[in-house]
Amino acid sequence: MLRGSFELIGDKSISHRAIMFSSISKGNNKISNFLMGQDCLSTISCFRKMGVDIDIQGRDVFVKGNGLRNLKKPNDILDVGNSGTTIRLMMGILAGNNFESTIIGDESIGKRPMKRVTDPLKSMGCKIKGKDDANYTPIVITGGHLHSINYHMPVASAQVKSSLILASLYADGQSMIHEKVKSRNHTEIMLKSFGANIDVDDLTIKINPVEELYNQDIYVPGDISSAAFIIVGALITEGSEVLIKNVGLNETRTGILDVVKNMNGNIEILEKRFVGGEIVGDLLVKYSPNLQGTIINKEIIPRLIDEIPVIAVLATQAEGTTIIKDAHELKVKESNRIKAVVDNLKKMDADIEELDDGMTIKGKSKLKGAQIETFNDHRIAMAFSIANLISEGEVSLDNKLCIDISFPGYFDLLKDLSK
Ligand SMILES: O=C(O)C1=C[C@@H](OP(=O)(O)O)[C@@H](O)[C@H](O)C1
Ligand SMILES: C=C(OP(=O)(O)O)C(=O)O
Repeated sequence: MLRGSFELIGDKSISHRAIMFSSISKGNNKISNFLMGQDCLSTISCFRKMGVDIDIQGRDVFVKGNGLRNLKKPNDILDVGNSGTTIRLMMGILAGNNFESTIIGDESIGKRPMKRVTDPLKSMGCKIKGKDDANYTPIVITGGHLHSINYHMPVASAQVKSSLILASLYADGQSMIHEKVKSRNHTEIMLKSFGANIDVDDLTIKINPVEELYNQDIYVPGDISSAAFIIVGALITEGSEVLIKNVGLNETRTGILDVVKNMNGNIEILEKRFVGGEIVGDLLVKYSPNLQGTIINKEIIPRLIDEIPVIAVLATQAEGTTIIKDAHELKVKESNRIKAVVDNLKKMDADIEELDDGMTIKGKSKLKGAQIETFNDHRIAMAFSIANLISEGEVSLDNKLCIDISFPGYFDLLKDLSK
């Protein structure tokens, strides 16, 4: 069982954005509760290579911004490691800065589609070259004068949206970006606090170019996507009661809370408050013996996309059928997360079937131990470490280190909470 309380580590999406927007602001910025995960450290390394002075002190980061148009041409390749957020958002900024740079990443990044960003950036006037018509790394990008864009997004993706919002800061007129389904809106919230001219009307975002962004102090709330593993662990293990403090509760991220409620899970939000434009609260989660299956599809998908692997583990412990649909995007994350979840849960004797855009899971199942192939994907590794809490026999992971991508200290925390 899991028992106790803890202060949640900083949000990955917000930490990336804090480094990037501070780097292109004018003046001194302080970022508190920054996530020292490998992905966010990749963002720091890329912006340092572009001449930004970034100083890490404990969990705080001090960034001396270069100004919007004053990043330096890097004298080395920009390596984003495993981070999709870094490469896609950074391309939006590079599109507006007048130099050529080359971007690479690890093996997983090399398989993830970039055309969703490079095509619209090219249409704004940015020069981009790369494998398969700039769909894959390595990518060579030359920024400069950009035209405004009026863009209807074909995929629900905060990374695409954010990249285009960033490029629009440099454009020669007002840009409009239209989403089909609302995705996480940290870019809109944070850029406004940096003084950007952004107007959001439901699914349409209007951006006017600016001369400069102001410097800021940013507090990074806790990452609900990381909390998800502990939430599920507490819901499915008898006797659990965990208080997770300082959880970011931005509505574009809280799909998992809606799902847990629909499944009859025992979770309560305490002490809701606003911090720097983002909603934060504490979550009290208790063992829930009467979980029920549910349907997860359509608009809720972007609000819980990264939580689906661990939600699948939760669904094995619920009575009845859980259907997850409209989640094609899972196939182009760090691994094909539909296949990774289904194949590994099958090995554990779960009753689960793969769909083209998701999966169906019938519960309640007794899970047995198995050798898990993580595909070096942090979310898969953590999801199956939670399955291990209830399995008969040991779950062994072929890679635990990948968890440092988003959740440094994960196993220490799990050990502290395990009673
Ligand atoms: O904007 C972001 O910070 C993120 C957006 C999502 O990706 P997509 O935009 O590809 O859906 C999410 O999966 C990723 O972990 C972080
Ligand atoms: C998909 C993820 O991140 P990214 O796209 O930044 O690699 C994730 O953290 O689950």
